[in-house]
Amino acid sequence: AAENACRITLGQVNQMRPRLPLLKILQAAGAQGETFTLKEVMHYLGQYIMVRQLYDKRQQHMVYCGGDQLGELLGLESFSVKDPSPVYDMLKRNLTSAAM
Ligand SMILES: C[C@@H](c1ccc(Cl)cc1)n1cnc(-c2ccccc2)c1-c1c(C(=O)NCCN2CCN(C3CCCCC3)CC2)[nH]c2cc(Cl)ccc12
Repeated sequence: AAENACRITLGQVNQMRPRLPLLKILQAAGAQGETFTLKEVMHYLGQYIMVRQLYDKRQQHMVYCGGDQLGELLGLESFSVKDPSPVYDMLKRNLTSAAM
């Protein structure tokens, strides 16, 4: 009923909980905690790629993740940052809503 409807704030509704393999990658990039917004997940994945030097120094839109945990999660040896679809597919498999 309306009087005991649970109240969640806007901030809570977009928190996502990564599955363990993705959480470990985010933590390797400096993430704290267990729930993140999609923006935070993308930020930490970008940091991870930078820190692990997975991008090509000359063709900086190319990411070579074969042999890295990121490549395991994506199921790819490499991808271009210009085509985010494989990353979104991986996130669909590895993020669950943390609301409530
Ligand atoms: C638009 C955005 C993006 C975001 C999501 C997706 Cl699915 C594709 C693309 N993007 C554009 N280039 C990159 C990028 C390129 C090489 C190395 C690291 C990041 C990113 C990525 C960011 C990010 O948070 N980007 C902030 C600004 N970036 C500019 C590029 N900068 C580096 C480029 C290489 C040379 C050093 C600077 C780092 C900051 N997060 C990502 C996570 C993944 Cl799984 C893949 C790529 C990125």
